[in-house]
Amino acid sequence: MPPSAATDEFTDGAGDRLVGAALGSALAIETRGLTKVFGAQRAVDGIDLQVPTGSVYGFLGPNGSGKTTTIRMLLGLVSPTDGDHEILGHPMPQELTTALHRVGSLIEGPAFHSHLSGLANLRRLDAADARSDASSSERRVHEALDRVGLKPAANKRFRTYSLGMKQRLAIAAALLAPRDLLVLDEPTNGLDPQGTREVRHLVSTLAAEGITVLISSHLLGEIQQICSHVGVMRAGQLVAQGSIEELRATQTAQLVVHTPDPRLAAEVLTRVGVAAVRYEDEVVTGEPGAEPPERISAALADAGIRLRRFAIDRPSLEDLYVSLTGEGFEVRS
Ligand SMILES: Nc1ncnc2c1ncn2[C@@H]1O[C@H](COP(=O)(O)OP(=O)(O)OP(=O)(O)O)[C@@H](O)[C@H]1O
Repeated sequence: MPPSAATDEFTDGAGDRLVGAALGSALAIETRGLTKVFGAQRAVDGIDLQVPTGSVYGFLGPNGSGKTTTIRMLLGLVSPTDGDHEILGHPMPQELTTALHRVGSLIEGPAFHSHLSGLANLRRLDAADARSDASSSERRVHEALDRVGLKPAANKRFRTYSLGMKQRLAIAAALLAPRDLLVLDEPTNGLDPQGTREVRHLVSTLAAEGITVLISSHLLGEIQQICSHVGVMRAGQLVAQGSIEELRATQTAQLVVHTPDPRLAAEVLTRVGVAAVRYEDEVVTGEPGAEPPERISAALADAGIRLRRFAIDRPSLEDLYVSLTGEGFEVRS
């Protein structure tokens, strides 16, 4: 799907999560032609990112496709070569300080001390924040641990934490101040299935509280079930963007008929309006479009065609991701 088509459809079908948009800008993140060139390489090539307020936006793409560079530009950590963007309605970098005040992020992850407890680590990070009010530090730190489900492990040393717990502590660090937007760069990278589940569950909980989340990954299967929206990067370009439902709807359904009467079946299918009908051996395929399956199957039955299999397959989101990026995917649950 061309990016412009995705953009046109984008706000129409954004779904329930757009409720939060009424509170402010409909887009928590918006970029126009955002570009970063390193030497001769266009690492990010004119992307128009649109992250609706209240969404969980899966920012997908193979390693090296430009996700981290984009995120670094979004957060003002590296200057764009071209283009502009807004975060929470604030133009960047002009209103960087105001915008980032409400943004939590996890890029390289904070440096935790392995011999200190999770609690002690968060206390140190909170104390290092010049904006934080020392008198309410204890409340903030305990609330952050509670939100990520680490209260029971608060006094255990960081080095004894599982991978999932370590990542949840990193997210707790991003939640020491109130946030409207969380930007998480590959938070499930390197995690075992249990850790991945923990992070997914935490992101869902935070989203349910109304925080917009941009979460990047090179594995669709790891984050698909928690995302309301997806943007797909390939070689620096945003090659698809929209709500999960919109992207699914772009997938063409395929009719597959197994029959010992393929030639006749192909004729009947063409007659009832199935497009792109082909047959090989005993398998006939075509695009049913809006034709109801019951009408197609009735026409085949009326013509006396013997059916071994009749199915309408809709390619999955994984199929779309693979076709857009050429990437395989791993499903972890
Ligand atoms: N500071 C830099 N100098 C030169 N090239 C860079 C720099 N940072 C990134 N790149 C290049 O830009 C491209 C995009 O990298 P980026 O890290 O944004 O991709 P990514 O999608 O986040 O992948 P990964 O998940 O592997 O980090 C890569 O080819 C990378 O080598």
